[in-house]
Amino acid sequence: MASSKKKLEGLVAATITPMTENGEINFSVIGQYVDYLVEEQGVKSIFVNGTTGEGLSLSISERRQVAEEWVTKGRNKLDQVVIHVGALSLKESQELAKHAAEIGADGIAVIAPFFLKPWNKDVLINFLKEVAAAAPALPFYYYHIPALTGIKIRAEELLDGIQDKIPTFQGLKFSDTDLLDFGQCVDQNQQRQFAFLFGVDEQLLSALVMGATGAVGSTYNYLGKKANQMLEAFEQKDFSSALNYQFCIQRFINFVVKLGFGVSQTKAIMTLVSGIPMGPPRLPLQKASREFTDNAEAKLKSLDFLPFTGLKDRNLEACS
Ligand SMILES: CC(=O)N[C@@H]([C@@H](O)[C@H](O)[C@H](O)CO)[C@@H](O)CC(=O)C(=O)O
Repeated sequence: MASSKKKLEGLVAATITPMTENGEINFSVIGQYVDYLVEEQGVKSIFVNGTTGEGLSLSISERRQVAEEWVTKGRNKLDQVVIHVGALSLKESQELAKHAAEIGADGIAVIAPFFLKPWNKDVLINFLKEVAAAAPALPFYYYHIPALTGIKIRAEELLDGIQDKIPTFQGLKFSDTDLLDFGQCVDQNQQRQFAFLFGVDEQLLSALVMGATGAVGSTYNYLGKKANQMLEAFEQKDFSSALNYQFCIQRFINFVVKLGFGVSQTKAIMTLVSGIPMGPPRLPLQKASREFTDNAEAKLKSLDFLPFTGLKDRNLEACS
């Protein structure tokens, strides 16, 4: 069985993998990055080597080193470190799962293999089960991200009876906009034992209403503070303030989505907001353009999302 650790909840930052201008991993800033998340954004759990972390663009050896660095630097500072160990090769996935357990991670997550694909729920579960078995003491999360994997098996179907097959199953990271599917996952979990982590940051409030227990996302790296205010307002049943915060976050995300937004742009924004150099992404991704960064900076300032901009009084867009 999975360890009886505290349930994963609240905001979880999908970490960026910092890189040097030469495309090597820049391990030297990870300690600073942990402190930034905790102290400046109030985010105390992380999801490593996922989409934002370019996990599938790293070698297995790099993934192991990155995981190790986050666990080491996060010790006594972070609540939970979940490592994404999904891979196209079952063997590689198992190796990474075993490694995550050895280094003392708090959980593992796996996406569906997306080149030679599982064609139905049972096959997908068999794959996940084999990975989970390589780390029998670690909570296991399924990472549902159909737009990127192309695996359209509904999460609610997958969850039906999953703990009989995967005893360490602890929850779902749901990166999709299908709130019917998400709601039905929560609805069938009557005992409330699983974590339901929503992964579409611009829609988090709707998912909270539907029963999300937390959220994993890229924007919590630099908008964690604002998202935490939304969670707090929701918790206090102050729905009008919660909506105000969600709209505010949406204004920024909507703006960057229209410019073209993905992992490369996340790296550029995080560099700008935190001052920690995230570096360029790895091919096939392309570095965000100067124009994108300038526009994003102006928007962040107008929303008062950049510290010490002093625009609060002048700007109508800024959220309280
Ligand atoms: C497709 C994608 O990258 N989605 C992001 C979101 O946080 C996304 O960036 C955000 O909602 C803005 O659209 C996360 O779900 C990804 C994530 O958690 C991860 O990096 O593993």
